[in-house]
Amino acid sequence: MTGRLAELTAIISSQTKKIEDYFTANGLPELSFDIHGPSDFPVPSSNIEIHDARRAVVNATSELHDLMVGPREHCRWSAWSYNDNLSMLAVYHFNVAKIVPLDEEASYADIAKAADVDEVNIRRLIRHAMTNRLFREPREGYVAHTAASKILLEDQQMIDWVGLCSEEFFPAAARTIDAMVKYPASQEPTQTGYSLAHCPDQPMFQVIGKDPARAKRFGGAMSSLTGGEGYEVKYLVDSYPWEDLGEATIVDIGGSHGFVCVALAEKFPKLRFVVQDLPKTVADGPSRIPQEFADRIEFQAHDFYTEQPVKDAEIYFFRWICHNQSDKYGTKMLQQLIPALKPGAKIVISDNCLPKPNTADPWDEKITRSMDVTMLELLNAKERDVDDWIELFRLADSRFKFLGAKQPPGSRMSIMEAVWEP
Ligand SMILES: C[S@@+](CC[C@H](N)C(=O)[O-])C[C@H]1O[C@@H](n2cnc3c(N)ncnc32)[C@H](O)[C@@H]1O
Repeated sequence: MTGRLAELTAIISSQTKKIEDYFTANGLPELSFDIHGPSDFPVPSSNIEIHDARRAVVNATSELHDLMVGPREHCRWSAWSYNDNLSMLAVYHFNVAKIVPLDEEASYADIAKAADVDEVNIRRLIRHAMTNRLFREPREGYVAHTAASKILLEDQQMIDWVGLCSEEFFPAAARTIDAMVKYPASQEPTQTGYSLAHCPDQPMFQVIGKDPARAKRFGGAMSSLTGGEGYEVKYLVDSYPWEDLGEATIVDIGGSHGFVCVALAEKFPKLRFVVQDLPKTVADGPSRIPQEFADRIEFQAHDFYTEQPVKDAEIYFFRWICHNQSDKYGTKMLQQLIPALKPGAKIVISDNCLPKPNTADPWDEKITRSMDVTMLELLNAKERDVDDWIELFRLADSRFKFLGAKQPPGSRMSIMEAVWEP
């Protein structure tokens, strides 16, 4: 064998061996989709060598797969990927993971009866889901869990993520081209695929915020993503010089229930925090944080499109806020800080920083580009590369000096920083 196939198989063989040796030496369980197998890759992310090997195998097997399928068939079957969303939506909607007992089997007839749905069609959809390793059919007519479907039974935040993506985002994606044609180059969150699919002329956050069940599901889904690989808060805690701030105030704008501030408060006892969010969100905040931090973490209702009420803080912090904003609204949001800023105040942003084409790890690139088009579908917002971040601050005010973007090793998010230099 020569050329690229030889290179890929050599990578797969050597890196898989490295992983297997590590597993053997450390008594780790074999990787498997069996319900008793590990739900996550069982090596801490701090083990860079093994995680690099894992990435190499994921990327090489994916490329080898596509090469073997070939360009024409790749196009044909990629165009059918929406069926993956449909069968996942069926599993979510009809609660199939809860109907199938964890250690037993359920017949299609039992599932149909419990879900109050036609047996033939639910069987077709579950058998499709099985092609994505959700459930298996140990004998004809009976369904059992896999390690993946078990997660949809046990992990409520992942259930929320699947529900949000399947019921809210999937229809939004299907209407995005209609929105682009109807509202060319729109920066309005009311002119999106999401709005066309769910709520003409209303923005997503307003629609979800009005419905407590949808708001709860959105919160759970965001917690799931935040705890997901590469998004852990520890990268932010460990990769910014918080210690050097001494006694400082951090304003966490759109800070939800304050979990980032809790993580910072645990490690940096001199820091104080104000968590700002919409009234309904901050109302729950104080009851959600450990009481030992109640005197250092304050909650405040504040709409970030209005003037910032906390003056002279050292840091104004945004996590996963700017990517929800088009440039029009992102600049408006930054300009609302200006009356509160003292010289030298920092704006710290924890968000994605899009890689330049062909520079990122392919696995990460797929996720980050998917996040970018999701922002288009939902809000006419966007992920930004480093030049876009510079431009956002420039559009907001020339007195913001952009200091740079850095992506901590292992993190899928970056830290962007600017300083106010009037
Ligand atoms: C994607 S979440 C990010 C939450 C948190 N910063 C994190 O890292 O997970 C966006 C947050 O912005 C809040 N939000 C949306 N519009 C807002 C507004 N106009 N003013 C203040 N907060 C807002 C939402 O309630 C939500 O908590």
